[in-house]
Amino acid sequence: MHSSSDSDTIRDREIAGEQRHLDTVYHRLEEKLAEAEYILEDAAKRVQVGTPGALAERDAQVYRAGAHLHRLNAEFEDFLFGRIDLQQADAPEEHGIPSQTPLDPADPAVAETLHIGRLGVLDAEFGPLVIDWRAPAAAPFYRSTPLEPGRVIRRRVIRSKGRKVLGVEDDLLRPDLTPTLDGQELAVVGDGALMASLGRARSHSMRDIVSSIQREQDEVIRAPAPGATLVTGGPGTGKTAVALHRAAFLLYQDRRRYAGGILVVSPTALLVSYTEGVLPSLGEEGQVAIRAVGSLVDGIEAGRYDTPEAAHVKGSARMVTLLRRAAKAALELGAPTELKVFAKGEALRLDANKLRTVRGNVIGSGGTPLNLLRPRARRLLLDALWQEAIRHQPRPSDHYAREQRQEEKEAFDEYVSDEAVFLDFLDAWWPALTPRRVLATLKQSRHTNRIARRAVTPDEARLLASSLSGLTDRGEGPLSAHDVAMVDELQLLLGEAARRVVREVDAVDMLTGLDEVTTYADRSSRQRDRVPVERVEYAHVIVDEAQDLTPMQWRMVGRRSRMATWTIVGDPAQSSWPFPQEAQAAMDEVLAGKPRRRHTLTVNYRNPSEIAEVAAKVLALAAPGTPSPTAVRSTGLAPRFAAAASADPAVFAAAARAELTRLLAEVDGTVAVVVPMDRRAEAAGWIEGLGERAVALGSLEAKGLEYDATVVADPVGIAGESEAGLRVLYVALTRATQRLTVLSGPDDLPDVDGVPALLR
Ligand SMILES: Nc1ncnc2c1ncn2[C@@H]1O[C@H](COP(=O)(O)OP(=O)(O)OP(=O)(O)O)[C@@H](O)[C@H]1O
Repeated sequence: MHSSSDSDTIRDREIAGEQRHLDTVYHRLEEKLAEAEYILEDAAKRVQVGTPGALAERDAQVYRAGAHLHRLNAEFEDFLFGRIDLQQADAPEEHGIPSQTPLDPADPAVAETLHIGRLGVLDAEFGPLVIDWRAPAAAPFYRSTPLEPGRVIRRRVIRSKGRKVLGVEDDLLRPDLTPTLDGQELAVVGDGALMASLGRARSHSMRDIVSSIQREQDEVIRAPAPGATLVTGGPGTGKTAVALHRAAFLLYQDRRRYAGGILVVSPTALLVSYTEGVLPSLGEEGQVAIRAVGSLVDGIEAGRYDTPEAAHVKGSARMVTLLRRAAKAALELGAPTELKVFAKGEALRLDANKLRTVRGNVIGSGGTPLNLLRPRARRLLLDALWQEAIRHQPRPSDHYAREQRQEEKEAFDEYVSDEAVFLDFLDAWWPALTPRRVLATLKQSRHTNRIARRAVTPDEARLLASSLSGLTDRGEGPLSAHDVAMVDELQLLLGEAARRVVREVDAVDMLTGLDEVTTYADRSSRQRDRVPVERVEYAHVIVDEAQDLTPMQWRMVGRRSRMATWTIVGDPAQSSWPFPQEAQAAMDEVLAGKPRRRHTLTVNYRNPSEIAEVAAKVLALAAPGTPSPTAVRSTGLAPRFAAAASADPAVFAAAARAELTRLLAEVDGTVAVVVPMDRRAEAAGWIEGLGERAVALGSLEAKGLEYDATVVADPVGIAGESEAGLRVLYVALTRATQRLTVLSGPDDLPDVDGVPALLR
């Protein structure tokens, strides 16, 4: 037993030891900096000297030294954060994860010490001073437990700020031993680093968890890349954090493959801005695209929310059929019903019936994008006109007559296709369609209903029309994340619109190999006209909050990921999408037989147990039978139940403001009020003048975010918002890291114990 002053001395001694190590690391980095600067100067002096290989190597060194410095200058609080003391290895390690090795109790000395940090640093002899947290050798820092210690005897978390070590926290993984290091008994010091970090005030940006990743999380982060890694876990279990660290891990493991090729799909722009600082703090600036599902199509940013009813229609896979019909129908809307051209000395005419037949032949049964069919439309129209022109002429009887007829036809085509009447007709009859323009056709409810046959009901057609009523005929106006998925689907159905050119090439002939001999000029103009729709393909796709992706959104993500491997994290109990089977089918289609690896995260690092307990009551109603994740800490502070008994909005506003003010005084960090989506404008008023720490959120906007304290206002309103309302309420109740107030309205007054019916 050590006395408290003994343990202070031990702590100081251990901190001093780590400080020496950190000093050595910085010293080495300064050497590397000097080296890099020298190399740069030298390079500038002797630009042409050296073999190409040596020059490339020198450039790489300069780059690496520059990158180190850039990161160090960014002043990471805990550049060096971990250490493991290992026993002698007597069994081979697999992927750096030691197998449990028997230890000779007679000789329990530490054989090796490894320091772990945000990036790797080698000494002058290429010995590791710090190991990158993603390296296989660092895995035991995260994986070892007293039950499965492997080679690890002691694990240490080091807390530092800039160049100063502030504290250390140890776990002894072999408490059965009295191991030694350099002849002295191995010290064990504890200061509750994990708990301290969990209880720390929150800001509006997420922090990385690199120094305290837990074993079950590490297994996800380092899971093999191929196939699909599927992760479920309740609120606060670190799914988002783990997903982002996995991106950093994949980059470390195979930079060539993944740099610039990882996409993280997030449910909202708010969650994107909350999480986008994590990867830079892990040293991966600009390597990963984090995009909200409403911003996946270049040039469009979803700027509005749908009602739940409209969202359910727009997100459904049934939209694929409807949009296919809408695209075809858009060609016909307002199209001329007669073509009249003067050629071969007479007026040639195609009436509505004939035009309908030509249109049918142009479209055929293939899935060629409609805009790419325009050259074919032109050709089949010319053919139909030619048939009119020769309708009274006998069939050519011999080879010579056939050749002559063919020549006449070519002259005819050339003549007619230069005629303004014909070109204007073509523009009107086969217009270049844009996805937005087609989407806008659906705002006419009669039209939508006409093409809806069995794809959507008349009620749904009406809902769809009214939700798109704000768009202009060209489809301008704010879109929702669900509209964006429809736009993307339409982009595929339409293809890029060709510019008006006199000579166009038939896409179907190209496909069938029937293309006529063309000149070079033809070919290059064809290539210009058929530049494929630009769509980035990713090497790895990470879907966060996957439970909320609609079938249409799965298809949109899938179109960017045909060659990708996947990490998919989510929690069905938090889903705001009411038809899980349909979404599952869409996901299965996208993953198309890829092997799947499943993980479950079980520990809630966000909510104290007092808040988790209240949330668990809603979970039991929202997703009966789903286990609650285990809260890792408690604060001793029960959630507060408050009520505004009057229906007067001013009374409710005053109550909400009072709660917000109280919470802002009680916590150091952020405070959010979460309301039903249709009360967002009201709630924005409640936080006026309360400063930057306070935010107001609609229930769907709260996804994935966290705050020191939250007021969940009008819980019954949130629960009643949609079929998925209880699950959305569960999300709202699980946002707070410290304190929660539930503020009920007159519809759900608390009972004598102060608890509203829903949470009893
Ligand atoms: N190993 C860990 N060490 C420290 N903090 C952690 C750890 N794991 C998770 N956290 C913290 O717990 C909180 C919740 O993490 P995160 O947001 O990733 O959870 P989630 O599972 O995505 O939650 P939700 O489903 O509610 O969106 C964050 O503040 C995160 O930093």
